[in-house]
Amino acid sequence: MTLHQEVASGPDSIGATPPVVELQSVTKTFGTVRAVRGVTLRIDPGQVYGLLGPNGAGKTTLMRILVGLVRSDAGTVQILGRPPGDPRTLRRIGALIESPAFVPHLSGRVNLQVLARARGLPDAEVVRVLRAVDLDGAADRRVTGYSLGMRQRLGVAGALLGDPSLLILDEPTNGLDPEGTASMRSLIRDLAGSATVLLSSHLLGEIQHVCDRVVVLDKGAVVAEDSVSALLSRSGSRTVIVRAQPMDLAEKVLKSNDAWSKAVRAGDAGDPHVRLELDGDGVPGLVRALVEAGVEIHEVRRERRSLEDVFFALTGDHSAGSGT
Ligand SMILES: Nc1ncnc2c1ncn2[C@@H]1O[C@H](COP(=O)(O)OP(=O)(O)OP(=O)(O)O)[C@@H](O)[C@H]1O
Repeated sequence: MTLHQEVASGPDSIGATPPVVELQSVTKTFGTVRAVRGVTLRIDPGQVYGLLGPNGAGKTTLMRILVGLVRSDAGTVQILGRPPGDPRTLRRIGALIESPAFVPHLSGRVNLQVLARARGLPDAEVVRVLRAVDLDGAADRRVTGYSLGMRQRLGVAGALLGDPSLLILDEPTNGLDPEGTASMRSLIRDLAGSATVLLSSHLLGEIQHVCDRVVVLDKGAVVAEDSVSALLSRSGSRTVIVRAQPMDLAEKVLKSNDAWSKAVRAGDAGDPHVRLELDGDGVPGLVRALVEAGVEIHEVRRERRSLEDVFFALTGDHSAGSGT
């Protein structure tokens, strides 16, 4: 049975594929701290969905709500068509929330066997998940000798036991070196073929490279929810870069029109170009004027903003850019 079929045969199936996760106006307060404020989002089958936000944004709390570890105060939560904590759905969710806990003097294999047997799963399932995270070669070494990256992979292996339909990974690359981060990224993309993945991170590069869709949280509230590509283009820069010959003539044409007079020469002798601020519908007029003046255009392109720029603009947070 495929993931789509499995989800579609759930209790709420009315034809269209139901979401794997659906939150409506979910709120959670701890004492005086409003950790989650009216969050509404939907995750469809097969998506790699990112929860992005600075420290304290409410990412872990949302994940804990989804697996039934924390109860929301208000709003509705449906996960695989049922309320969180339902034993029938818990079996179909693999979660790695905060650091994975393993018995350090036991091997990776034995640690996983303990988890598997507690759930009535055969040892063959342990072999499968060790292979999936590429730890089969180190499976019989004690966990105490594992690198942080290997421990994280073992944590993902634990979450994969039982072949879950939904995988929830809280900051899976936290603390990993660039090599560990790259291998975790490619592991997540591989897993995406067989499960829906919900991934949290405060690292923008993580989300940009791994996720299809993202919700940006700040102080518990949703500040943006979109596909990664739409989020990048929606927040596209106004800066346009023009490469043309002869450069002096191009500059003269631009300076002659008030709308373009703030154009500035940039780059070095090997790559001279002009930068100017321009709204989307201004590009054809600019190109026409340059061509009519006899300028040969080599390139006109809008400068791409990274998700990092978008994130800063949305949250005003300037502490979350490292590790991209
Ligand atoms: N059990 C709890 N008791 C009291 N406050 C809590 C509890 N859990 C979370 N909080 C508070 O709720 C807010 C959101 O925390 P949460 O851990 O969900 O954020 P986060 O986005 O996962 O942050 P980080 O990236 O630092 O892990 C924070 O202010 C946190 O201190």
